[in-house]
Amino acid sequence: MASPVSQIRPVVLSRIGQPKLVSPITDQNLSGLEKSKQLAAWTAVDQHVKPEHRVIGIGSGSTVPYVVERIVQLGAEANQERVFIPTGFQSKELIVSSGLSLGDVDQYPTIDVTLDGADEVDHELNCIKGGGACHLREKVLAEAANTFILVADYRKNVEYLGTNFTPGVPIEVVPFAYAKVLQNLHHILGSPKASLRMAVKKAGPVVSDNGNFIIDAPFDLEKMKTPYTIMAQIKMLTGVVEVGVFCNMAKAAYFGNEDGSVTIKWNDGRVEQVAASQ
Ligand SMILES: O=C(CO)[C@H](O)[C@H](O)COP(=O)(O)O
Repeated sequence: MASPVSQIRPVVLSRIGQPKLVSPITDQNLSGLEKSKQLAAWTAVDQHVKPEHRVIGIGSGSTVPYVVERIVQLGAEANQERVFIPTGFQSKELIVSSGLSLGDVDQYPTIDVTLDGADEVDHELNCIKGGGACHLREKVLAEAANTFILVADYRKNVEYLGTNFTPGVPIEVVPFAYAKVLQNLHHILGSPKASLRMAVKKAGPVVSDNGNFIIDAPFDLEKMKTPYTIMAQIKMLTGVVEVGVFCNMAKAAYFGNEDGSVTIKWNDGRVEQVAASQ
């Protein structure tokens, strides 16, 4: 049976029966911020998607469409032997509507490279993810990848997590346990403002692609200076499925800047500033 996604937007087949690749970005009149996302994404694809790569993880958010845009530009021949693994509904639709081959992590538990966005990245490449409620699948694909690469605009490049991204740490919880997890966050872990994420065009809470609820838990900057500790403490709460703090996972983070350059932070502490990919 066809997947619901392919029913929404069928892949266009060319005359020889091969899927025709379609760029997900149609409007190239990009604002400064969008341009910086595109610069980061294109440079990361150019440096980390190698001709021999066959299994590629595609993250979620507003920067990742530019990753797919650049992959599509590599052409049908470069992509014909490849399979692309999504981190949720959005990236699944992105892959299918671009004419790329879709796979899943249960078929491909080892991924050559995963490229994903971030809500914030610190000086050690720890990051907050889950602004789009996809962090459970994103963490699975980050862990499955031989190389995990972050792509973001300049606003996400910070010394310590929680500097610009203030809603807090996204936490996916099973619905049954949300009130107890909130109580523990308020009274035990020191996040008195932790709250259930509410939907915008639906009454009630945001429900993740996995059928779970999301809690956003802000912590003071001092606590966010030790992200692994706070991540581990939250993960130990019964009912928590996954925490949107990723530690020691990324090999590099690419940040598009307003001046058209890209800052690359590596996991060995190197920081490079390069001209953007054309
Ligand atoms: O973690 C995420 C979704 O859960 C995204 O990767 C993150 O929110 C991406 O941000 P942007 O839209 O700026 O690319």
